[in-house]
Amino acid sequence: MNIRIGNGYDIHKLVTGRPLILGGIEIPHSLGLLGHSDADVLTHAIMDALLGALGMGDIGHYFPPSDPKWKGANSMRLMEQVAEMIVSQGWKIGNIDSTVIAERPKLKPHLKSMRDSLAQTLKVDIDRISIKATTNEELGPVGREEGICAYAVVLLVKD
Ligand SMILES: Nc1ccn([C@@H]2O[C@H](COP(=O)(O)O)[C@@H](O)[C@H]2O)c(=O)n1
Ligand SMILES: C[C@@]1(CO)OP(=O)(O)OP(=O)(O)OC[C@H]1O
Repeated sequence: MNIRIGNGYDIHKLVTGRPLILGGIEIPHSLGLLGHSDADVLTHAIMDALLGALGMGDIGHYFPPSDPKWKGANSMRLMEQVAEMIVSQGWKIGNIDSTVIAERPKLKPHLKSMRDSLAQTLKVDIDRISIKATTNEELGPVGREEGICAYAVVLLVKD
């Protein structure tokens, strides 16, 4: 069996007047993430990890922030395209582990919906997808609630 590993990281600013979307789920909060797309920082980190495992660059290469086509893009639709790249090369997702670092809001009540949403989009069982949440203990820009960041690691397998 062949295996490939990939890691991804992303960070977006928190601002007023934008929805907070993580893993394709809108989470009630007074602030949202700023970006050219929907700024779904978790989905972006996972996409970068998937592309990294394939040695195929990063999301900015396929969906350039300079291209008006991706303005307001739903990141789950972009991830569908990345999933197709994986499948077309004969790879399957072994598992994904991720961490969202956010001072607020509490993400624990939303983690199951976020995992469900990612599993459905990637067409894998939910038990292959892990999302953890932690604060930054009030340290740095994330600790000051200026932004939210996410890390992801993926394992791809091929028979
Ligand atoms: N945005 C967040 C951050 C954390 N959690 C949950 O709280 C637990 C404790 O977090 P610490 O940063 O203080 O270690 C953590 O294990 C998460 O379950 C959360 O739900 N949302
Ligand atoms: C998906 C894209 C499209 O503009 O989203 P952005 O909101 O610009 O987010 P970023 O993580 O800075 O870069 C990835 C982009 O390709």
